[in-house]
Amino acid sequence: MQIVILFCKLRISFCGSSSRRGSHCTLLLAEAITRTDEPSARPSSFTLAFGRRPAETLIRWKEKYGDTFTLRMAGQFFVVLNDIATARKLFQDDNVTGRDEYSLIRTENGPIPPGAGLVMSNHELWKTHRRFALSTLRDLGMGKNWLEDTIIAEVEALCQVLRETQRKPFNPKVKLTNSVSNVICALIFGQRFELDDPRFTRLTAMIAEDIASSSEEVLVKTLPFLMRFPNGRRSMIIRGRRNRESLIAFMREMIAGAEGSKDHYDVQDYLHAYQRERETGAKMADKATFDDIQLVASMLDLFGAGTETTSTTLLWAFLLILESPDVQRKIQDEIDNNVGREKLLSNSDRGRKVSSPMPSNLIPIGGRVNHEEVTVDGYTIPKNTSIILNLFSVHRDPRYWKNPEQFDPTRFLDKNKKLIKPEGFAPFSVGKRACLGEALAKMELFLFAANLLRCFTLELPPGKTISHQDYVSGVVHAPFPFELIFIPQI
Ligand code: HEM
Repeated sequence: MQIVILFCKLRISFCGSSSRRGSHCTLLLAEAITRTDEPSARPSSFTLAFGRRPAETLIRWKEKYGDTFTLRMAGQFFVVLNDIATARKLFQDDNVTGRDEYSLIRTENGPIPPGAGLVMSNHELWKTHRRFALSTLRDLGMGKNWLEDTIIAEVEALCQVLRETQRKPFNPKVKLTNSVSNVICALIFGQRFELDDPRFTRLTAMIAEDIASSSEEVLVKTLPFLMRFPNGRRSMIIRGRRNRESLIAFMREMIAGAEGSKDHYDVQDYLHAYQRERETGAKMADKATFDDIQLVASMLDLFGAGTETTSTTLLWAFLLILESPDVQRKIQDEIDNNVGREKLLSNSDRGRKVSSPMPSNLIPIGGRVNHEEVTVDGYTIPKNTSIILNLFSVHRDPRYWKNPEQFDPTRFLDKNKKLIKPEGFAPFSVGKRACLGEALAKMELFLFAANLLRCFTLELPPGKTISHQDYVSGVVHAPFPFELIFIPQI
């Protein structure tokens, strides 16, 4: 078997095949060849070409091939973007809002079709349901007290659990994830779960496993024989599919519960808003697409995207604070000087009085497909090309960041200590398909991080060290498991 990676640095024409090469095209060829007579050199995973940390590999290639290059992997071409300025221009184009079939986690013969839901849908289905989700989430929560109250109630429940750890080393991941997940559960189907509820804990853990197994699903599309004999990857995929079934069953239970109540017109959550829309078509023109499958898939997407992302970002914040105790002191001083410890910090304290640290490299790589040929910065990208935005590279780009490796929240403040948004900052990606939950996530991140640091000082257990270099790279970058001590301050 031979897998070839092909890089083309090009002007004017995209080197999709040799017959289309233009005279302006400089071709650089790098081959990752796996020889059948060298078993150890065979691809052990889809990440063969990328290594264990694809985003880091892409940075190395950027240094060699420039900001924009193409690569061919397993017969498919990808355009890789490393400069956020190019991505901002390109991703604003209506024709660059597609998702790549190749990277779909859901399999053709699974219970949910690959292109259903919010994250992986395309064309009109995506447009309608993204608009519906955005406007429903806005109606439900943004700027409304109940959402802030819901988040603060979760923070308080979490603080109680952390107090009960009695200064003993504790890994907060599970409780933090459940707490954050309760916020999106309140928005989607109006329910919360106890932080130690075993079934809920299993379900939120499944989201992480689901995300982790997604690259394996992509791998078996390329190498289907991997499913024909027992091996680690096959087990992971089988477990991932079983988890997906359980998550779907959970969503169906929530839907059935709501149907029992038959009060679509009174209840304020995404599920009931969807059922109302399905009956009335009041918001969207094509209510025919508001079917059961699309509902389950959208709820799954919101549940997954709203849980793992925000909770892992908070874990990164803990880790970085443990690495830089001076940053923790500064944040706590800011709280003391502007709000005091007695009062819970609310959304109105955000930015104005207290800034929160914002780790930026959660989702390292974003993907789009262009539905039509497009041109950007002199590059023409043929229709239906997979376009990868390397956000990891953007957030380390020396053109935008001084000492990018250093955790320094003050880089988000101007001379007058007002919050600024640096040009190279795009953790939620950019353009028409950027994160749908950005406003919610920012509100959650502030309320969780600021109130936790109001209540506790974070310390490493004696003799332990920690490093932001220790992380698992998948769809999401997640730090290795770690314990810390929560020292109550109030
Ligand atoms: C720190 C937290 C979060 C980060 C860093 C984050 C980041 C991202 C990124 C990078 C994308 C890909 C955008 C693209 O393709 O260009 C995305 C998509 C998405 N996010 Fe988030 N996200 C976060 C929280 C949330 C939350 C709380 C929700 C729940 C409402 C959410 C819902 C979504 C959805 C539905 C999409 C797909 C949008 C589409 O395809 O149109 N995210 N997010």
